[in-house]
Amino acid sequence: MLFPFSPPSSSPFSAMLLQRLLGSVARRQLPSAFPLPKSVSTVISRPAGRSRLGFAPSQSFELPLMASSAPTEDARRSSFVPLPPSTADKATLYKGLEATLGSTFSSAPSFPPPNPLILVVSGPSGVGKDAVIKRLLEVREGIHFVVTATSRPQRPGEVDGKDYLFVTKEEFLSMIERDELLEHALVYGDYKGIPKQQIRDYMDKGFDVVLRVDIQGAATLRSILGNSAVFIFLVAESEETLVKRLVARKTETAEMLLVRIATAREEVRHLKEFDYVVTNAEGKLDDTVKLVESIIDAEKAKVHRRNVQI
Ligand SMILES: Nc1ncnc2c1ncn2[C@@H]1O[C@H](COP(=O)(O)OP(=O)(O)OP(=O)(O)O)[C@@H](O)[C@H]1O
Repeated sequence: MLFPFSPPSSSPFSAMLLQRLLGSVARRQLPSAFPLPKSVSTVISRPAGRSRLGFAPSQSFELPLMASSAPTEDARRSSFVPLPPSTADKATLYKGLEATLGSTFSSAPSFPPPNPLILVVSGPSGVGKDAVIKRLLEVREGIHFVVTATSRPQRPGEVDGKDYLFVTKEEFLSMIERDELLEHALVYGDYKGIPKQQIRDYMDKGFDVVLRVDIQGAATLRSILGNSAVFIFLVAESEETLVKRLVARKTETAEMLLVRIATAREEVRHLKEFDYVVTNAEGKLDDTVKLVESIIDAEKAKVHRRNVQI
């Protein structure tokens, strides 16, 4: 309820009336979700214990909805504090409002900072997963691309430790044995897997992490991460564009291209298991990345946040 006027501060009776009114409105008419003013704070906390990935639960967060509950000197001295006149200077008016309410205004953040996100980017071979992620990392800070370990040979221009962690088949198998991978799969005859430690390290530092996986990997990650991660499916505007893109890349033989195209036709059926679909249209890489950024921003503004449950 809003009061379009304030009673003249010279009238103790009016000020007292306003005080009473504020108290009774707060107690009787506001829904219980908005307790006032003694209990104007609420505590948001994550469940106790550590997740399977080992993230420490964040500390409880005192969320001030309106004001702190610490009574001011003035309020303690007297139960009745007259409001200063509306013509008073800003500082006096501010202090007067605090005194009348009987509590100081809190400078604590209105809402706790968002949790780091896990972003899973997937889509058919050649759709532009690498290109989109590479550009995203160039334009946005606070994101870490989790470098996938793979036993496939390095392509020209790829950097070990940046694009992929290139390991031998034997090295990859020992990583599986040591339980160092969040998920792994055999893709077109080569192993690919996501190292867990990298995710832990960067999320602990507050980074959002991006995982790049094929559809098979995304399905496995969905079963491991559930709704705690954000799943994005990249598509080209048409099959024709996708094939042209793959052919232009010149990294596959005709047989390999055939397998990738046939697989892409199957993969599109898994679309419904994702949270978002983003079209990476020809020549529109920057638009694609902008949309991905909007998704990240929207996810961070959610009231009901995703918490990593691994
Ligand atoms: N929006 C776009 N417009 C034009 N070309 C693009 C676009 N996005 C990506 N490409 C090009 O398409 C080719 C395939 O992209 P990229 O290698 O990133 O695909 P990918 O999904 O990572 O493939 P794979 O899963 O096989 O590794 C590359 O040559 C890339 O430069």
